[in-house]
Amino acid sequence: MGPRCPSRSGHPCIQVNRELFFSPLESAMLESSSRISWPQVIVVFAAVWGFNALRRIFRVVKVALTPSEFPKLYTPLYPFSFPGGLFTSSSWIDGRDWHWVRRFQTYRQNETVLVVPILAGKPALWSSNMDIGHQVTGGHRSTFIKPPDSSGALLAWGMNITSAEGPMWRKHRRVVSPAFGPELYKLVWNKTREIYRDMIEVEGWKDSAVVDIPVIQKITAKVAFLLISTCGFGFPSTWEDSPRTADDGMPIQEALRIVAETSDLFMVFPEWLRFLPISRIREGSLARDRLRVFMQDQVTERRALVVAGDKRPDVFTIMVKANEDESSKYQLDDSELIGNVFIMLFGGHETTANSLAVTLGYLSIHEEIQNELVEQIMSVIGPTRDPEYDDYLKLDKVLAAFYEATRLIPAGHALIRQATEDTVLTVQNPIGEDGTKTVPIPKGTSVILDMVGVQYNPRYFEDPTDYKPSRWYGLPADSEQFTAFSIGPRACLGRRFATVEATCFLALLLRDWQVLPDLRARETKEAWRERVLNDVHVSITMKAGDFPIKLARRKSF
Ligand code: HEM
Repeated sequence: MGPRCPSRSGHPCIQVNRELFFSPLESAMLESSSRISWPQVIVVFAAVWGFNALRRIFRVVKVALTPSEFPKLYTPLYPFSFPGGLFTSSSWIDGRDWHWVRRFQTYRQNETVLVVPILAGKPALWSSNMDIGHQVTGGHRSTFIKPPDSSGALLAWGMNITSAEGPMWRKHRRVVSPAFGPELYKLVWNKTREIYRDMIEVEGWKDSAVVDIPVIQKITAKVAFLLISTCGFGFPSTWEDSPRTADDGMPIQEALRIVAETSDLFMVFPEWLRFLPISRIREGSLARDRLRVFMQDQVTERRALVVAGDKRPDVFTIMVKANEDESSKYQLDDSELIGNVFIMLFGGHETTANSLAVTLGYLSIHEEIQNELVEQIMSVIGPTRDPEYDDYLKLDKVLAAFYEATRLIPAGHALIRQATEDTVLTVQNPIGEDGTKTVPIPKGTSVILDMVGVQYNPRYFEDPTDYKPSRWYGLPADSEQFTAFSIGPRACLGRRFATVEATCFLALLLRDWQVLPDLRARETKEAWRERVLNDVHVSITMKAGDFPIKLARRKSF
């Protein structure tokens, strides 16, 4: 029991560390006494809670009464913040996947809506219009930035190109972008070919007529991981799992794999989570510690190699070289170099793996499209020749199949931006009407470019729900007409990395195998699509839930 209260109440007292628990306002309310009783604490909390509730009601009413150019959507909690982001959407709440679940309703009236949370979070504009997208992702001349809290979770390994803004972003871009050139893409292509062969061998599919793959995501995640590991980090890796060292130490490839697999966990939850007695978290922490030390040594080692004239084309080595070539004003420090190597793992692994998995999912229920692709594959590389990087641009139908699946389930599902000053947006009139209007946007307003909304917007796509790779046949390489990698100066730096990998892998796989859905008894392909490809989950990326597929060896060419 605590000391007796000096007031006449005689209740036991507690000591309150005001700075720790209370805001300045709450501290002021406690100013008169440093020793208070439980009933007094409850009264103070009730008062503070009541005050905050009133303030929130006032704010919501104010937004409700203020005329807006955009329809207002009221929701209990803001879907992308705490605690709204903990939920998935249901009839009573809009959770973190709300833009997927309500994709056919949200923009019926207008391509942009004002989302107004009632209980927690701030109002924000959500848009499915690419013209607005161009204005908010417009680079250094834009009055919109990525708000720092939207990518804070990516900073665990150091400042990086994805999280940086303004002059800092330009400094990172100067060092990181030289790595993304033809030498890297050739390496990605050749490694994909090697990994495909390795996979067939190690998985024991070489002499199989039919292969059942219980979870296709496990295969595509491994492909994407090995590509980032070898071409991004420059760590030689094979399909065979790395053996543990004699002292049961964690090999570096294994550490990287665990970090990749637990990245979501560590991005969503704070660092103290590592002390929880949960094996996956402990293993993740161990892997992170192992990699931290290793990467620090690696920077020194790569620097020495670069000075000695080493010409390895992996991203890490080229980045270290570009950094050495910079004047000291523009050089990145070691933690920034490491931050940028890791951003490939966080930005490029899950995204590519999931897009590749859903491409196989869509192809499995569209035999006629597979046949079209196989016809192109045969005419470009024939039945036996190894595909070369020079074939990449000729396999446009294969790339189109990947694009179209990435459109329907866009891994990069929401681009979050914030106005840095009072500004305006030029807003197109509704579909079918010419002209635009100018809408004032106050400083601090969040604008979210909803990639699901954009990819299902009938302004841009006829029959937007149909899987139609032919929309993209013959599209010039890296055209911004395909928007799921974003557009403008902050568009995806790894776009060609991902598309080269996907095109090579799909060309090899489709040449050898017919991809089939694992249908339930009496299930139609449409029902399969509804059950499997509609089961979409949102965490950092957007992805389809795990699903099986079958491969049947092609009999004749
Ligand atoms: C299908 C695969 C991928 C998709 C759909 C995708 C999508 C995106 C999107 C939408 C953005 C813009 C994010 C924003 O502005 O908020 C982005 C940025 C970025 N992506 Fe990707 N990405 C993919 C693969 C990759 C790969 C393989 C890498 C690296 C190897 C990569 C590296 C990056 C980087 C570094 C940025 C930040 C660029 C900057 O801010 O200057 N991505 N990606």
